[in-house]
Amino acid sequence: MLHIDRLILQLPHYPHWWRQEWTTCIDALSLHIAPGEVHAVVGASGAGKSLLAAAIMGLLPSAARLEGALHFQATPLTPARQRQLRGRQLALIPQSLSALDPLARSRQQVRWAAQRAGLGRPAAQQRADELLAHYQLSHAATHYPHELSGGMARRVLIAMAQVSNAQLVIADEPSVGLDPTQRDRVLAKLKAIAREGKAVMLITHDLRHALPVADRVTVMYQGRGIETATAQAFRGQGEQLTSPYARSLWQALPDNAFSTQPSVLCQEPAFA
Ligand SMILES: Nc1ncnc2c1ncn2[C@@H]1O[C@H](COP(=O)(O)OP(=O)(O)OP(=O)(O)O)[C@@H](O)[C@H]1O
Ligand code: NI
Repeated sequence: MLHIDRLILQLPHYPHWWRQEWTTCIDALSLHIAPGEVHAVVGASGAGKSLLAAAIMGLLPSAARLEGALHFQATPLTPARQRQLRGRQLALIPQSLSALDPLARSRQQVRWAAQRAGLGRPAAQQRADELLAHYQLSHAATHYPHELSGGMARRVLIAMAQVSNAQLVIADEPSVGLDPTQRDRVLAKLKAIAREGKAVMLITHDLRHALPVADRVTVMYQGRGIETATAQAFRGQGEQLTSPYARSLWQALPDNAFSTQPSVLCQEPAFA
């Protein structure tokens, strides 16, 4: 469905006002996402995850330099094709809440997304109302973005992406600011979308939230794809992981703290 081959992304920066330099934000990254798959992209803050999403959607800053190949459904993702597919076959749940139109009510934002995806106005309105109810936002349907909490705004963005019925959904930190029930609901929805034969890229800094729903995980570090492994490889001491970085990410999870501290196990046999 989505093939990324040795993608390199550079952005300009200015150490002094007269001197421009290029920072490599994505460095020869390759990954592919198959239909039916939830593919998690996990890495620390600044690893380049959101820029990867922007590169796929065609939403990079205009000064960006991009090399390598991006294919969606075996056809190159040119800027014109990205424009044509965005909000239709390609949907993004953006990390930034500022993606919402500050002058539109929640109901309108979701309806517009439905109309962009091809629904007529009455059907779009009905679908928007159903999704707002699903995400417990009916009471906020007439609210503007500044009247929404962070978690509510996030759920409006999720409803907007869901309404498009896209073949590839990129969810960039979709559960930040949500309570555990809402988070589980969103992650379950992403899994359900994949089960319909669509592809989901789940971007998160938190491996813990990704593993229960992901089929495969790509670990990013400073713009590079360090390792792609199945979710099942994250078990035990991480013996099945090939990179020390992916292993240490796994071992650093709170539930694994005991397994990385043998002395604790010795003192507390009840935990063994
Ligand atoms: N528009 C931009 N111009 C210049 N540099 C940028 C721009 N956007 C991001 N960067 C830089 O690129 C790097 C990767 O940023 P990115 O937002 O992709 O990280 P991330 O992995 O999504 O992090 P987070 O988990 O905090 O969202 C960072 O060092 C960031 O400072
Ligand atoms: Ni990000």
